[in-house]
Amino acid sequence: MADANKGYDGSMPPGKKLKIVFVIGGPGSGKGTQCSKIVNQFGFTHLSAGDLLRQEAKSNTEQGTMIKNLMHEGKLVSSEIIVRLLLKAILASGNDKFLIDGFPRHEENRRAYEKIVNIDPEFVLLIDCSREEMERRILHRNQGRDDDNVDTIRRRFEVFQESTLPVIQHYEKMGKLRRVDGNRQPDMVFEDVKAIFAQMNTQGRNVTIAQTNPFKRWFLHLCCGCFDVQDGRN
Ligand SMILES: Nc1ncnc2c1ncn2[C@@H]1O[C@H](COP(=O)(O)OP(=O)(O)OP(=O)(O)O)[C@@H](O)[C@H]1O
Ligand SMILES: Nc1ccn([C@@H]2O[C@H](COP(=O)(O)O)[C@@H](O)[C@H]2O)c(=O)n1
Ligand SMILES: [Mg+2]
Repeated sequence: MADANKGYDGSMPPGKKLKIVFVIGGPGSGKGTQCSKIVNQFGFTHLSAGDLLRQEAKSNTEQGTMIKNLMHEGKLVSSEIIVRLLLKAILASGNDKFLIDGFPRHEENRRAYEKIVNIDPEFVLLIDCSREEMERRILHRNQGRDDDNVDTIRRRFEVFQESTLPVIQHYEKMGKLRRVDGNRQPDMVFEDVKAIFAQMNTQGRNVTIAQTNPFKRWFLHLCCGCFDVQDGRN
């Protein structure tokens, strides 16, 4: 963990306000596709939990191998690992608005995020899509993903049904869920997504990393090496 904060270049100014939007949906629902469009139009940084894990899985370490095996089976990786990777990427980016794609996947992810990062998402974008359509898309994706095979896809669908549904219900109760119909063509889906982002209230719910309490700052310090979250410097 010594180099966990290696990428951070010190460019995040002190007290910078951060905006977080979670993007969730079943496997192949079009999260990555819509995130690219949101990045182009609204200047967010796209952090895909799956991509961060795929990157980590390439490392020739015990943890890398463990992640690779879990992903191959369509199972979920420990929340602590994924939250730490997300936090590292947030701190390294220098941007102040983030799309976190494929997270939270289950209640444990959500609780770990709340404990460690504790920046309320502005809202949670849910891309709704039928299972048949998602399966068709994944089997035609051709990106060489180790988990895009019939057996793993089945397991990923099960995990989505069993584990992600409670997270969706949680945010729905909080009035934070924004649902779009993802069964249509990408540009049509984006029309609805665009309207949601255009409406985003820029006031109010943002917090700064420096505003997190001392215990959380200490935890962030442990997670991210020598980063001082109080003044935003190494
Ligand atoms: N609205 C759409 N209509 C048809 N094809 C789409 C649509 N959105 C995305 N696709 C295609 O479907 C495939 C899956 O899309 P994408 O990678 O964006 O999904 P995802 O939700 O990020 O999937 P995963 O959870 O597996 O990462 C890609 O090949 C993409 O080009
Ligand atoms: N919060 C998460 C997100 C992803 N995973 C693992 O990565 C796989 C691929 O995720 P995509 O979002 O790129 O489809 C997923 O099947 C999990 O194995 C995770 O554990 N936790
Ligand atoms: Mg994706």
